[in-house]
Amino acid sequence: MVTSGSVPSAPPHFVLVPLLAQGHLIPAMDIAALLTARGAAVTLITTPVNAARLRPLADRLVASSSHSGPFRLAELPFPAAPFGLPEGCENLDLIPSPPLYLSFFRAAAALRGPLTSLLRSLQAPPPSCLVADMFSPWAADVAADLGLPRLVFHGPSCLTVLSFLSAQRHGLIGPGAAAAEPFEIPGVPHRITATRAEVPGWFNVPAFEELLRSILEAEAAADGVVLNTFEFLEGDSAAAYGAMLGKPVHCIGPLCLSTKDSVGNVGRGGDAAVDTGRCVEWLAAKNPRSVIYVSFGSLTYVPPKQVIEIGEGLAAAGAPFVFVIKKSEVASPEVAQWLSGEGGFEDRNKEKGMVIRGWAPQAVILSHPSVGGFVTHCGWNSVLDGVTAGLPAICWPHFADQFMNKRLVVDVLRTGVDVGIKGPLSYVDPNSVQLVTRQEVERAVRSVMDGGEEAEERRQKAAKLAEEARKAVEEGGSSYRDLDRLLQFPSQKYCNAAYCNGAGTLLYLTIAG
Ligand SMILES: O=c1ccn([C@@H]2O[C@H](COP(=O)(O)OP(=O)(O)O[C@H]3O[C@H](CO)[C@@H](O)[C@H](O)[C@H]3O)[C@@H](O)[C@H]2O)c(=O)[nH]1
Repeated sequence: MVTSGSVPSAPPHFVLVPLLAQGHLIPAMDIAALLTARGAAVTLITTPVNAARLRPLADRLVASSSHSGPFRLAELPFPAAPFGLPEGCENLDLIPSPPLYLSFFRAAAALRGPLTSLLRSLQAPPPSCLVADMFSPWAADVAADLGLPRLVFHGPSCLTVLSFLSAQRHGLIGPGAAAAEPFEIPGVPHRITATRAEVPGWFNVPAFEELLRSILEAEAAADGVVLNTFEFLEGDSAAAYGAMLGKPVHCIGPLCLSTKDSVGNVGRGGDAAVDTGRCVEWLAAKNPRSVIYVSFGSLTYVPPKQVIEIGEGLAAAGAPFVFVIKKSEVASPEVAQWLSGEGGFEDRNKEKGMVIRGWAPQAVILSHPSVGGFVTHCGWNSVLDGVTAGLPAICWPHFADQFMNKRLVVDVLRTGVDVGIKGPLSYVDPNSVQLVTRQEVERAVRSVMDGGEEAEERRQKAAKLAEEARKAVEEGGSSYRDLDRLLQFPSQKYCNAAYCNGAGTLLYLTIAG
């Protein structure tokens, strides 16, 4: 049948399918904020436990602007029990033991049917584009079933996903590749030598090979890619990546700038362990750029001995500090005893140290003018939190993409120092991790926080990056323009699938059957 008409002029409706993990849900909320602020409709797919965490951010987003497009959190029940997961285990940070990671991904993939039904029922407006996390490759089938265009969202840096793709295509990673031999990564715009595990071999265990294969297949079949980065930071990698993939790449970051100003006391999707106002008050009493902030994201586990070495190293370095220790880490009797009571770590450092047990208002702390450095695990969102705050970093990668991110920060951007972790730390046996001594921690903190030519150079470079990050998201900036392209993507895809006069008017649309 042949018919004619105009390309639908209604604003596009994006459906976001994030991986159920803080490092992916938070940027998905940021994408939602950006798209709705520009008039698009957004549905973010999540589950009850995650929806409860995101609700304050979602409420604020809905309330934020009268001219914004409609937003909603859609909750699908998460099938934890059928996959051997404890009830309520709906986020990667709730997984009680490493062998259950694979079960978690399988349970998430079982959302395919319910998501397809949900999307079929969504009207006014109906979905026009799926943006599915790289770790939700099962969503490719949903888009195919419904005939929707699909973009892949990558949580990590562009350098990471480019390196992974290139190394994989050259047979340097994957089954049969030498595990420990370092090699130069072909096809990346920087000379980077890495081991297979650092490239990264995401979960680094054979059981995940199937998942990694489906991630690559879903990427190969996608209509394009969305990245949380910006041209000044990674334009060279993004160009190489787009060319290698042969698909449009949209660099719309840093996403954390989309909501930073509005989060205030709401925080960014965690169960806040501390009052943001109290943090800000504490920071305000410190000198400009004097405080070092230490946090390792949402998924790392730092063993008790290492927590203690970090704390004592910070105390010895002399700078005021904010040290975030996860609830699971504080649960260790060794850590609890060292921290608390008369003569305990907190008591000894009550003037110059703040310990946060649990989820911190990280974006608010890092952007405070009293903060001058960031000890980070190099999770990509944390790297960008640091970049947008103009902070030099002490890089302490643990696993996954964090080693490539460290290379970007230390070797390419030159805004950070390397604490010296030799290779990915094991998921399976966290106690086998390489211990960094208190003296090494102290040296690293002093090298970033104390004066000196190199420290000053790093600070200046970091300040320049922050300025460029701001410019990228302002009207006319590179990320703003890429967001424009993203907003037009569903209708252009629609045009490309038919005969179009190039001015947005659809001349003929052939409908099968
Ligand atoms: O107390 C905290 C801890 C974290 N955050 C926020 O939580 C996010 C954490 O994300 P990220 O820094 O990327 O770390 P992970 O949670 O470890 O993220 C996972 O996902 C990232 C994106 O794919 C990867 O880069 C990481 O390696 C992977 O561990 C950031 O937005 C932080 O601002 C807080 O607000 N408060």
